[in-house]
Amino acid sequence: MTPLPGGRLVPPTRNTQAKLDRLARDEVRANETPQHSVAAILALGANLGNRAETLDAAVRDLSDVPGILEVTLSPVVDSVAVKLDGPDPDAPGYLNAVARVRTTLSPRDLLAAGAEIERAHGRERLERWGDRTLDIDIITYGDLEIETPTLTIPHPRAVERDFVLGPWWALDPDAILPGVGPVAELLRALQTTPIETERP
Ligand SMILES: Nc1ncnc2c1ncn2[C@@H]1O[C@H](COP(=O)(O)OP(=O)(O)OP(=O)(O)O)[C@@H](O)[C@H]1O
Ligand SMILES: Nc1nc2c(c(=O)[nH]1)N=C(CO)CN2
Repeated sequence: MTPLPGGRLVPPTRNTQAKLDRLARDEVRANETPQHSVAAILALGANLGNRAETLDAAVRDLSDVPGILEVTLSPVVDSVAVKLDGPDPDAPGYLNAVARVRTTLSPRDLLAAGAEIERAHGRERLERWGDRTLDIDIITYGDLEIETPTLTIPHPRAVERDFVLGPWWALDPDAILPGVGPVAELLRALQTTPIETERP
């Protein structure tokens, strides 16, 4: 409740209360360890250093995490770096891919595992959407939909990223972005030229 001058408390409006309830529910879900393994999609990106080697190593590192049971990598694509003001052909280009994992980790532990692997590969956070040796984002976790201050699933910008949707589609042409729709349709909506990947 919000204190007023004089110390009197006012109850939150119904709208605010609904938001607080949602946040509390999503915080619980973010920390929930699943009873059975869950399929999750992780987006991998690298545009500094030996990008291909880093992606290979990241897959090995993911496989070594207790609680990550299977890791399947999509085809890897080259993509122009997207900066906050749009694509930047002068910035180092990215290698992007997605990894499908099966995991018994909670969403938050999976996020922490990815962050630890990023750190081990020298990831620095100097600017938003800045160049990086390795980025690992959670795109989906089963069909979970949550929004917390530090973890939103599905990843809110996946829908606009051909460098995520393209490799994901190549790995699984029937993939669905929970709460949004088929990846194939989202890719078409982006009206990009077909991503240069071959079905595995
Ligand atoms: N689904 C998610 N996957 C990864 N990080 C997430 C997700 N949702 C929220 N975050 C938060 O975003 C923070 C910033 O992540 P990061 O530095 O990787 O962003 P970015 O890769 O530069 O940008 P973007 O989030 O647009 O991909 C993380 O510390 C994490 O708490
Ligand atoms: N091409 C490309 N551009 C990006 C990427 C990325 O993975 N690939 N990731 C970003 C922040 O996550 C910002 N811009």
